[in-house]
Amino acid sequence: SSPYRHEPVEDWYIVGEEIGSGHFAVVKKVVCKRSGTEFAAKFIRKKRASTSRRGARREDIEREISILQELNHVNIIKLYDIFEDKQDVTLILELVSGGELFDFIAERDVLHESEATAFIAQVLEGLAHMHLKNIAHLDLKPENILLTNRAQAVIKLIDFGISRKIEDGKNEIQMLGTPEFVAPEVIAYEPLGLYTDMWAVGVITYILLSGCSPFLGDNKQETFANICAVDFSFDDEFFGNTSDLAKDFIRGLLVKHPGRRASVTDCLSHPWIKLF
Ligand SMILES: Cc1ccc2c(c1)c1c3c(c(C)cc1n2CCCN)C(=O)NC3=O
Repeated sequence: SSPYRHEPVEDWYIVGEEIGSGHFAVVKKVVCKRSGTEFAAKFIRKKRASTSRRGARREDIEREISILQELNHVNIIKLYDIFEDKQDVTLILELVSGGELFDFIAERDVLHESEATAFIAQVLEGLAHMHLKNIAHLDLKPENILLTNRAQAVIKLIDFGISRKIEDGKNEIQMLGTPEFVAPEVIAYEPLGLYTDMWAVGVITYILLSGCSPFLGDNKQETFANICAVDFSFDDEFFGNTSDLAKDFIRGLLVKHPGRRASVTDCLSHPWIKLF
């Protein structure tokens, strides 16, 4: 039997409202009956028959779990417990109350540069912890960056569903994150790496500062064409008041050749991040 707990989640937690849903998973707020502490429970539907298209494959569930178990950083959501029953594997995760960075931007339209660097610096700290262990997130986007609360806003990276250990040269993964945020190598089916996350940091920073998405087209094909052509610009209408340092930071990330793209270490020592 699997090392996961086979008692019903409901024996230990009061299951509350749904707060999110993904490919094969539903996320609900739960309260621990013993401690009264709130958590997020991610119910991952298991694939029943090997031929079924519904449900997550066992090896994908186990990969997400082993990656979460290897990570231990203030900017990465913590995994506390794992349950399994006939139809789901359920992850008991740290709950943060501030919701998505995405909503935070939506409410504010755009952020002041000092707010943006405070968020991006924390994304970089969490990524540095992952990249040190050769783990790439591969699905970085504002929806997967949560805030602890609106005040001092500590960010937490979530959703390691397509995250991978990068063994050099072996990661020709035919997978796709979200079109708006994927790097050129993903579209070209070339090897993915830690550098794939760095492209996404460039896209996210561009959005934080302008409210616009640099490569978004009217459809997926157009978006992919814009990405492969690295066709973006700093329109004065949105970037008129943006510092040259901020633009330089983004330019260092939206680079087609992965080897020439800024690494997480380069970014953490970039003056735009160190300055604020
Ligand atoms: C306050 C709030 C609101 C929505 C939340 C969460 C928390 C949340 C959380 C998690 C996940 C995987 C998804 C979550 N979602 C779903 C949306 C994430 N893209 C999680 O692991 N901890 C959360 O707090």
